[in-house]
Amino acid sequence: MDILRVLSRGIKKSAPAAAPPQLPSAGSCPNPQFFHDDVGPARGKKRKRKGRPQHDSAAAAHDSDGDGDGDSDPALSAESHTAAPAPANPQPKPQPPTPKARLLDDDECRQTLRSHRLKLTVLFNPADQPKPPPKKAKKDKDTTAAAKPSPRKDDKKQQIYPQPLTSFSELRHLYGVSQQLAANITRQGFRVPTEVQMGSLPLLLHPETALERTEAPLDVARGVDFLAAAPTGSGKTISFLIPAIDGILRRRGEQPSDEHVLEALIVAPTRELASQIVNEGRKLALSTGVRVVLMKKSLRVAAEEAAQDADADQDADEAASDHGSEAEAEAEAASGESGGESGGESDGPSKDSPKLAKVDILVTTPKTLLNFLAGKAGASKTLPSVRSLVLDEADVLLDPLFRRQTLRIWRACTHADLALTCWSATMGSSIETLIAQQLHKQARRTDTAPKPLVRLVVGLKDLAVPNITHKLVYAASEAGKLLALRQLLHPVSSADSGPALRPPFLVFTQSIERAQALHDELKYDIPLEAGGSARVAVLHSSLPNAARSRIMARFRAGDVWVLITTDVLARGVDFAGVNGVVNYDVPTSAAAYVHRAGRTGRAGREGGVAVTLYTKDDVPYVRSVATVIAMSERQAGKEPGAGTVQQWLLDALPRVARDDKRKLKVRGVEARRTGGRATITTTSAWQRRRDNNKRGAIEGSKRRKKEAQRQQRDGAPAADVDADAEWAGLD
Ligand SMILES: Nc1ncnc2c1ncn2[C@@H]1O[C@H](COP(=O)(O)OP(=O)(O)OP(=O)(O)O)[C@@H](O)[C@H]1O
Repeated sequence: MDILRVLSRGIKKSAPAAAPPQLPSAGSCPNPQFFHDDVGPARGKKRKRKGRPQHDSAAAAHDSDGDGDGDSDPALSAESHTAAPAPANPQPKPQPPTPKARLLDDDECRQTLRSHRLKLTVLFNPADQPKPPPKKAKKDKDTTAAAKPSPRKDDKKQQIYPQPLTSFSELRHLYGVSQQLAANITRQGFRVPTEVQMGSLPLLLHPETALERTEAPLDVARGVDFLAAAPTGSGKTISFLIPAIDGILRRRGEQPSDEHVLEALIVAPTRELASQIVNEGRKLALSTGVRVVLMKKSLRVAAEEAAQDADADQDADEAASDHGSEAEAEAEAASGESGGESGGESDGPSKDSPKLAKVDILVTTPKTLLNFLAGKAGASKTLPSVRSLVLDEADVLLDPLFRRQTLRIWRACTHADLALTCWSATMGSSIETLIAQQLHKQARRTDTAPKPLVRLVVGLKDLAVPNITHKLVYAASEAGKLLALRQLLHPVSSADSGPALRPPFLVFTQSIERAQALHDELKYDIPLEAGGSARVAVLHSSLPNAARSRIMARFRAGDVWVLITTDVLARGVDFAGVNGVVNYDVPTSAAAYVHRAGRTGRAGREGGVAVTLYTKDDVPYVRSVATVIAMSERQAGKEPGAGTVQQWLLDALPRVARDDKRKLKVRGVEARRTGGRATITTTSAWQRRRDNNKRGAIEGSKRRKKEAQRQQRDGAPAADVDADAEWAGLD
């Protein structure tokens, strides 16, 4: 069987544009939750955790009235959390009528949170801070130091047990979310809240209710600042969109007005992710009157002119030097993808559109908004009406790559009650410290007391993607890698080289050049009968924005089966039906691996595969990938030794020095940056050299002939042609 038959399976000749064949990781998943451990009822005592996240019926049966709206009895839910795991495909049982939602008591909260591996920790509590001495001279450093919130050391951090959201119906009954917003959530088909939604929504919507039954000495009257680290595809987007929409509707309820006021600002690192958030937001805000808008160069939003804060740059620099060494620089830096926004266009503010846009929630990439905020001659604009700032993929936004831009945007939000929420699947402790310090600076700037800072961690803190199959495939050379990629598409040899990949899937490369080169190699691999070269596409940040949007739409629609890309699509982008991810070039950090692999197996869907190809050039860097794979397989309940990564391999792979790791994150694998190995081809280096030499010889011979003819014509003696010169530099 050949690639034609694999890729054209289920495709009629007459209908090349038909959707791809059966997608194991597509479709709806009855339970999007990752974890549902059996925990004992005794307070404070831990039972041994079950390894594998169980998609059991107990959690899925939260929708106990079976009407699809997620209605359930929280008490029943609490019982179900402590029950023994149910069989995989249980028959729906007749349920008693749903009693009114009620708050869980402290023990029930603890059990439910533990059973879903939700850990909420207070990173900073203003109540713990010593009172600052009275203000003296401005430059009195000691005074500042005394008032500085020192994030607690890990061992002293206080854990809290707020109400978990056990069903979406509680949003309305316990947390007062509007009927329309609740209906929009139901319309999206969301039945069971994911872990991150369970842990974050009560605290963000109504912190006082969320903490009513616990002993936490937290003053949440002004809300909380919030960090969440939760697995890829676990539903973080609606976790920040619901509170943003709800906050606006609440204030409108208190002071009825038809005006649109920019109240929430969502920052995402790439254009694709920002557009996706806008789409999600619009679905949730349908018929509520809340407008969710994507920032564009022509857009003007309500802003105030402000003089440049002289300390601003210094602050950013300080922050960078404090944390730059530790922060996780993503592979975007390496691939020159930092301009998720750099899509070829200049995004400067347009002067021809004086009208302010009607916006309640603005979604933006850092650069586009900064272009709008940047004023003339050192002045800059502020956004005083923004009360909620959301940093999606916060670790990369606060990474040295984007840090200065992100901090400038943060400083432009001058509302005294600004609430910050930060979201990612990978949040290092250095980022947490940076956020805590910046919150303190912000409080000083706006002359307000800082709010409590709460962190939610879903699952173990180790980096992992537990619900997919991981494969590491060694290839002897670049040409071998290309062969291996083709073999992955070929079911006959799949037994040797890993699982067969079914389209659609994503192929990640290190750089724009390599993505382009791989596309050139693969684009004719799909026969005409199956759709031909239109089935293979490439997307990177050098393409114009319109082309990027078109390719995204075609991939989502299933028209493109193989999408070759760079790390510009590694974060946040949600393609529900993606069956696989191929790391054609090794990701440059463990976090980068998590984000790339997390493009498949979204919202609890099973059947996703992540294959990482590596050659001897990559061996020094494979350890971090292998460690994530081992951790994922452990979390998925695989016996030691039964997974992809054997202990001997982990022991054998070399550890990478800290400096080399940093270099790799910034530059990628050096061997692929320049020279012959930067290109992707099936021709061996020896063959390429021979071809080049041959070509050089032919060209040299032609040149000599011409020279001889010229000499004959002019009557001058022929020049002594250095044969070697023709050979130089061609390879
Ligand atoms: N409660 C839910 N039930 C079912 N599906 C859900 C639920 N919440 C979100 N989803 C779906 O899960 C998918 C992944 O969600 P989302 O993109 O928010 O994940 P994420 O946590 O932000 O991932 P990443 O870390 O990769 O950015 C989306 O298709 C979303 O519609």
